[in-house]
Amino acid sequence: MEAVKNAVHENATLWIARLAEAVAIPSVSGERERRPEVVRMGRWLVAHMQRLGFTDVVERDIGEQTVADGAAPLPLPPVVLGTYGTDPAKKTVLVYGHYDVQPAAKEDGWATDPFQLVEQADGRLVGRGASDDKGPLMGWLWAIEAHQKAGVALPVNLKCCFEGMEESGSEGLDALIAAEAQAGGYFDGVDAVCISDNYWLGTTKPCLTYGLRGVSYFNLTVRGPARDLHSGVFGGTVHEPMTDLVRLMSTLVDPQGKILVPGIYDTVAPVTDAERELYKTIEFSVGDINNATGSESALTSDKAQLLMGRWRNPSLSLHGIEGAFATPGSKTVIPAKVIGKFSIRTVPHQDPDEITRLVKAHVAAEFAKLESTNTIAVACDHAGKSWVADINHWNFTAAIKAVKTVFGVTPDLTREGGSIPVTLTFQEALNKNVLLLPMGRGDDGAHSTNEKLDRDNYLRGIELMATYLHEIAAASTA
Ligand SMILES: NCC(=O)N[C@@H](Cc1c[nH]cn1)C(=O)O
Ligand SMILES: [Zn+2]
Ligand SMILES: [Zn+2]
Repeated sequence: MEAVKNAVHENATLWIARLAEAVAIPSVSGERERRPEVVRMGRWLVAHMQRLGFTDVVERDIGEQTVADGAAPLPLPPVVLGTYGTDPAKKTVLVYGHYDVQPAAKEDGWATDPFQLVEQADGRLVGRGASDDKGPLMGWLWAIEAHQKAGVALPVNLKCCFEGMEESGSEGLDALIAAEAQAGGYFDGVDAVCISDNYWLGTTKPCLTYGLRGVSYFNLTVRGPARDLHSGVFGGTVHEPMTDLVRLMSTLVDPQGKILVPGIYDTVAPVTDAERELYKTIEFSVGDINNATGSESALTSDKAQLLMGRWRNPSLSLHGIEGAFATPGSKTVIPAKVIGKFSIRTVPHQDPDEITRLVKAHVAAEFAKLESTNTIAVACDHAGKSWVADINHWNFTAAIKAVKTVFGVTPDLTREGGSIPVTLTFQEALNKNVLLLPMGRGDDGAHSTNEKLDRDNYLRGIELMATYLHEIAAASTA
């Protein structure tokens, strides 16, 4: 491993240059006009995988995206699959990552162009996707390349599954996984799965992650007049869609974060004593939240309450209003149609269909109270279930050993408030253990402005991936 480790660190400049190339491709899956860039990013990965000697590299077509409101259907970006090694004497690890990113614009408050990687003097590599998820995804490829440069054989067979729609609901991927998990399929023979698409809890201590919340994303449309209106001419004479929408959205959650949709907490798994004990040992404090958010806006300073709020309780966030007047200036308009966006992070044992039913019933009841002539429609745009893994598995044991080797500490075992619905899909379709191996830190600002990945996390992250694969090869599966 020493030679591989040296190759990782000696080639730091190369890996960072490659990250810069990838960040410069604005592969925003949620923006229609940028879909070709997502496809371009997939091609960039394919070229590197072919150069590294992957076999069976395919850009798998997964059809078209379902689009609301009669817009033309949009081709889904391909899922990139590749195989590195087919030695039957070695274990086979499947790694997943996503090559699409969240939207980003300088006007949102970025200090620099989000699609130009900037290496700061303090080691921050700033750019959209640096941490979520281009840096970690590419880490697997550079771990292989470091083996090649060191003249060391990869100790496992590796299969890759890289998608370009994770930030927009992973449409089409579940069906592909279900098909490829069958005997003779692409994922046949996989022994364990590893995903690097999350972050340390704080900024100093590595962790391994065994749980994720699910997500149900909603659109609430309020329609009224046939066209936008002058508020001086029509204000005071018509039911205004925005007035109804703001009122409805305010009935969803209170300022303390309590969800107000009746029945939503009914199926949430109760807290056990063992779970309460677990929170005591985790290295985390309200300071980590305040540092990561750049504010003092934490709902509580109680560590266990904060961890439960992030990991094991549902939460509801209001994201935005489509069709609202949102640019600078003072336009006196009454928007004719507005769409409120909100999502609920869900936990064991909440069921997405039941969540949708409860939300629809609540919004309908609240709307009836408004006695408005406007019309509403509530739709769940996409939903994914929560996930919890078995940590008593050689996959986790191997990763714990690898963290100890690379960072010299035993990692905390954490859950995560975000969602990667495909995690549960892999676990159920393949019936194999899935591990989340984060590369970045808790203050990376994924989905936010000035997203970054620290140079040290990137390099030691690649080293960790390589070390983990060696520990997997050495692990007893008994
Ligand atoms: N790094 C994982 C991640 O950011 N996942 C997204 C998934 C998602 C769901 N709907 C839109 N994006 C997350 O927000 O948790
Ligand atoms: Zn991600
Ligand atoms: Zn993300």
